[in-house]
Amino acid sequence: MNPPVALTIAGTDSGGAAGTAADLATFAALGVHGACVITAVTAQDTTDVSDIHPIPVATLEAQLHAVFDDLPVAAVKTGMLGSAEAVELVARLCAGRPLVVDPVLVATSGAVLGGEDVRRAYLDHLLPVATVVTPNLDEARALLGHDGSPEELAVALAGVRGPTSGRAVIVTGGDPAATGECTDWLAEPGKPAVPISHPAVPTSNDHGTGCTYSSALAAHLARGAPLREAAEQAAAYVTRQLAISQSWTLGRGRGPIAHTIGGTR
Ligand SMILES: Nc1ncnc2c1ncn2[C@@H]1O[C@H](COP(=O)(O)OP(=O)(O)OP(=O)(O)O)[C@@H](O)[C@H]1O
Ligand SMILES: Cc1ncc(CO)c(N)n1
Repeated sequence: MNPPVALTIAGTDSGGAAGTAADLATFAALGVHGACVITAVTAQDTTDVSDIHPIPVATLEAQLHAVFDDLPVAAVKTGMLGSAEAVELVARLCAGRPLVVDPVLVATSGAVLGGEDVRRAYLDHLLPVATVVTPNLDEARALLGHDGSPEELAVALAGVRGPTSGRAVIVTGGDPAATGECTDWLAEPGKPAVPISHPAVPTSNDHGTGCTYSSALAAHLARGAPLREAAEQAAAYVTRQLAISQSWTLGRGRGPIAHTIGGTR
C-alpha cells in the first residue's frame, strides 16, 4: 500500500538540526513519504545562522509545480519562507490544501529568518489559507503586535480575519522551567481553547524542535488524524526525541533534537 505523502516547503540547515533535515526525518519516522521544496540555503550551526541564500521565486514555483503535478500530497507544512514574495507564492499555490504553517521568523539562536515584510505577508496571505498555524510564543506576539498569555494569543490569532474561515492556531511552548511541563494551546474557531500539556525535558539540545513539531503535526494529518489528536501525537513525538538527545554533546551551542529512531545514545 502507498504511504501518505507530505510536503515540506522550507530552508536547509547545514548543521542538520532544523529546516528540511528535521522535516524529512520526522516524515520518515512517522511512516510518511516526504517531498521537499527548498526556499533558502542557510549556513547554520548550533550557535548561529551565518549566511542565507534565498532560492529564486521562479525556482520555488517550479519545485511546487513539479510536486503538485505528480504526487498525491495529503498535507503541506511550511517552514522558513524567507521573503514576502515566497510567502505570497506559497499561499497562492497551497490554498485549499491541508496546510500547516509554522510562521518561522526567528531561529533558536535568535537569528532573524523573516523581517517585517515577511510578517505582514504571513498575516495578509498565508494565515488566511492555513488549516493550522503553529507559532511559538514570540512568533505569536510578533504576528499580533501585542502580548498576552499563550491561551489569549492563540484565541486572538485564530480570530484574525481572512478570506477563508476555519483556521486553527497552536501556540507552542510555555515555560518548562516553571512547571516541569510544556503546554501548547490549541484554539479552533468556534471552540474554547484547550491546553495540550506534556512533560518538559530539561535540555538545551532543542535546536529544531519547532520544525520537528510542525512536521509531526503535518505527518499525522496526512495519515488522517483529527487535528487535536495530531497535536497530541506531535507533542509526544517531540518529547520523545528531546529525551533521546538530552544527553548528547553535539556542537558548541544549542544542540540538535534527535532525528534518529529509537536513539543511539
Ligand atoms: N524542553 C522541552 N521539553 C518537552 N517539549 C518541549 C520542550 N521545548 C519545546 N517543547 C515542545 O516542542 C514543540 C515545539 O515548540 P517550541 O515552542 O519549542 O517551538 P519553536 O520555539 O518554534 O522551536 P525552534 O526553537 O526550533 O524555533 C511544542 O510541542 C513544545 O511544547
Ligand atoms: C532553515 C531553518 N528553518 C527554521 C529554523 C527555525 O528553527 C531554522 N533555525 N532554520
